[in-house]
Amino acid sequence: MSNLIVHGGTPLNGRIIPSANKNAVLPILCGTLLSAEPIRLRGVPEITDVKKIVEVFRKLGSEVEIDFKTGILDVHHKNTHFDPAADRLPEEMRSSIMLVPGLMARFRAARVEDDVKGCTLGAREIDPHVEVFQRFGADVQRLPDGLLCTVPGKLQANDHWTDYASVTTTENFVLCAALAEGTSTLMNAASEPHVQEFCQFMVMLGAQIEGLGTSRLKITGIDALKGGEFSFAEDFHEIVTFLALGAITGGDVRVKNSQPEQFPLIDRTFAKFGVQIIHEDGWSRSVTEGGKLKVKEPFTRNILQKVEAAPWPYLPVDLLPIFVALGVKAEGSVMFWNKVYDGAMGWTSELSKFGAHAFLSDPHRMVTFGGKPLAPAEVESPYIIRVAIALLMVAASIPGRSVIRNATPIRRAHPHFVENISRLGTRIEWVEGD
Ligand SMILES: CC(=O)N[C@H]1[C@@H](OP(=O)(O)OP(=O)(O)OC[C@H]2O[C@@H](n3ccc(=O)[nH]c3=O)[C@H](O)[C@@H]2O)O[C@H](CO)[C@@H](O)[C@@H]1O
Ligand SMILES: C=C(OP(=O)(O)O)C(=O)O
Repeated sequence: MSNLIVHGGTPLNGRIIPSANKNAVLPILCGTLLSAEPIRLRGVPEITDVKKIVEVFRKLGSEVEIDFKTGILDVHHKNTHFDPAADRLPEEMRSSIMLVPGLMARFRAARVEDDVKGCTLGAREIDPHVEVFQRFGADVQRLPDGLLCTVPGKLQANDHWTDYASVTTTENFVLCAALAEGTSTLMNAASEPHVQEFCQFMVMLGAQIEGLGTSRLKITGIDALKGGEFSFAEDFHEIVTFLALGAITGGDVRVKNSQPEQFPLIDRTFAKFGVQIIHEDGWSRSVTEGGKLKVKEPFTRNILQKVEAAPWPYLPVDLLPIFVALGVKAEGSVMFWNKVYDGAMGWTSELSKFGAHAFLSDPHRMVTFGGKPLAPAEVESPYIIRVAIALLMVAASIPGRSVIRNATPIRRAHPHFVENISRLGTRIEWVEGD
């Protein structure tokens, strides 16, 4: 277990070039398996989830060269092999399940391990994925420790309408449809920026996708995908995180941001805490109105200020903990509503160790009563990337030494995170603990 020691209370100042979005990089890496041609990816971040997928590709005989200094990854799935009786896919990461379409298309068989849940955010079902595989013609059987998917021949196109807009289910549908026989349509498709980036990559490989960025995707299967080059965009999670770190510590952090058009709702959410986001010349920065975080009072009498997270174009649910951290610090009360997960809010007890007042109303809702005096503390993060970051944010805002135990999940998504925060002025270090 890796812990973070944070000496807080120093305003963060400086510039950050964000890395690529883990949730775009991973489906794209999985997508490379559908092509037998050389592919070059630029801007690949040094994160543990990427290393796990690269390791599995090498075990399966694919050629992979990766240089994390330049961010260039070359992959060629030419002499790739797969044996469902012996080969295993990576566990403890959700994206593992997106290797299934490539394996089914190439080897007519794939396995899914039982633990592909990723962050412990509550129920993370695999049924929508299984349903997609079945609709494309797969036979799915339960094994003692996972699932076995087999297909008799080419995947068969189909029309499907999912229960809800699921990010990885949408990506799995596109992966299956790209080489399927015929034209497939998905209704209630997810459209997050990372889903769009993944679709753009698939189009670069030659996939025929209509409706990119909408809730209706139409994909016409082709015989084979090409190779090519793809450069990753900046991660909006990381942009928001550094803007919020600037705001919570009373500093001035400027973050490179080539896609401010994705930000209007994110900007409005910052404004609820008295933080104005300025996008200028490809950079974004946060300015705190009156120099102090303060919750904006609604015009409607006797209601709480509120932040709701749901599938895009709502505020992305992975950003909610970052705003909870601002809620703890800002004077006033805010209700946070996680409309996606039923187990992502149970860390109020850790916040209270800092002296924060946060109340868990039910599995989906939390209220922060912010602006209370805070003191450094030793807290424990659940296995949730963005909660470890939120706890770190609170710690960075409080003068003194705090410890975030079990902060390891941060390494799943954010390369050189601690080095970046150090460069901005906060003393912070990793310590291996038990
Ligand atoms: C690798 C990757 O890309 N992971 C992201 C992806 O996970 P992932 O694709 O697993 O998330 P889903 O969109 O499938 O949602 C996860 C769970 O939330 C519940 N659910 C979701 C939406 C809904 O309208 N109703 C509902 O009940 C379901 O139990 C579902 O299993 O999208 C999530 C939601 O943006 C993010 O938190 C994850 O970081
Ligand atoms: C929840 C996340 O990832 P995963 O779905 O891989 O657990 C995340 O990126 O915040």
